[in-house]
Amino acid sequence: MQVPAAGELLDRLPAEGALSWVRRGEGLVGWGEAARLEVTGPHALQEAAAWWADYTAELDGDDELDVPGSGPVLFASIAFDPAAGTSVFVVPEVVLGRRDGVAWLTTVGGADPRAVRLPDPVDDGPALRLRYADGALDPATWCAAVAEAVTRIDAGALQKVVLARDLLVTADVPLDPRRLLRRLAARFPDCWTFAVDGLLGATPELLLRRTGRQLSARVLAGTAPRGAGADDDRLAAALIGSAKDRSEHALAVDSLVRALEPFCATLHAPEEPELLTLANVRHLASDVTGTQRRRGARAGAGLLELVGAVHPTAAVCGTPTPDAAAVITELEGMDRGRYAGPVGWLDSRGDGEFGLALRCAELVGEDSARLFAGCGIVAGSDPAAELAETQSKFAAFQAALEG
Ligand SMILES: C=C(O[C@H]1C=CC=C(C(=O)O)[C@@H]1O)C(=O)O
Repeated sequence: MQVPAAGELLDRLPAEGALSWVRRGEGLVGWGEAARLEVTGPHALQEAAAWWADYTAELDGDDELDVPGSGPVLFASIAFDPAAGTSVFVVPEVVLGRRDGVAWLTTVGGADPRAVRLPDPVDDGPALRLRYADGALDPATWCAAVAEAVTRIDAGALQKVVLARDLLVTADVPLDPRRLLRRLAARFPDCWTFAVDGLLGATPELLLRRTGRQLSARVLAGTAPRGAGADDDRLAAALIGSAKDRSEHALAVDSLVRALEPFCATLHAPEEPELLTLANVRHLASDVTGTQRRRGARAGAGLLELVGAVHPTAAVCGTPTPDAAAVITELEGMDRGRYAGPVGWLDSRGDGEFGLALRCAELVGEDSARLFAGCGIVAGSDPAAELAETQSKFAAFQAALEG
């Protein structure tokens, strides 16, 4: 049902069960649970796709707008390793969406959309008192793991591996996801502000969008810190000119392109990356576009199958993928859970968007969270510089906590 403007989507979320995928004020927010699937195992994504197809086949109701995201929607947060970790899929009872300035409301499970009362915006709340603690590895041990990865890369065992670390934070009062999401969206308008089952963040990386047969992705890899004044320009020029960052980036683009090619009639990746400038860091970025095949064995692939085929790219795992995955398990010393996994939404037409769950935190209990940040390690990576990069990346969520 089309609705009047409805204000900022993120202002309309209730305190409990917030679901979100919002960029520049457009996208989807949802709440309530009409259905939920948690799934683990080598066929997790196929199971989820079959479950969603069965679920939507049983639904009736009209979708007068018929645009991507209107009608019933499935929010998803997939484990970094779906074979071992738990992926979560939620069908909200209420979805509020906006696209090209048009807002709509969808209900699933029988509620009359005209009877839905949108929650009022929450205030900014008090400044939090925060206590931080090391996650799985303290900084020195993590730097030693990076040095070990560089040694293995130099020895030719692999070309690239993404190593991450976690940081634990506890606040003096319960954390309110609505305040965190609103601050993330305000500071990172170019990112997708997401929330699914307590995993919250603002990701700059779009793993895959499907609209009809059109596919698109924004691949990121290669990062520099921001500086002040002329220093910032110097850091930007150094990033775009850095052979190390360009090769780290090229591996990430290549991994996506290779995985998508069998599904595509056309596929285009730019020859040169661009700079993506965020409040805390700058990235090398490539926007990849393609068209899904109409004929042949893979022509019928749905978005979850495509996501399963491309994940994990070398933006979050490495090259070659199996070797990098083994090094991550051995050296990182932590369970990534849903960090660095695909996160996003899917509708009943098969349209949807999945980002990578980066610059995020998992809420733990009422007042704590586990923050994540990782870096691509290639030949020539310096452990101290990589540690500083994780600190710049943690700063995205820390700024939301600190208000
Ligand atoms: C793994 C992360 O970032 C990836 C995405 C962009 C740039 C990256 C890099 O330059 O290392 C990483 O590949 C993270 O933010 O936790």
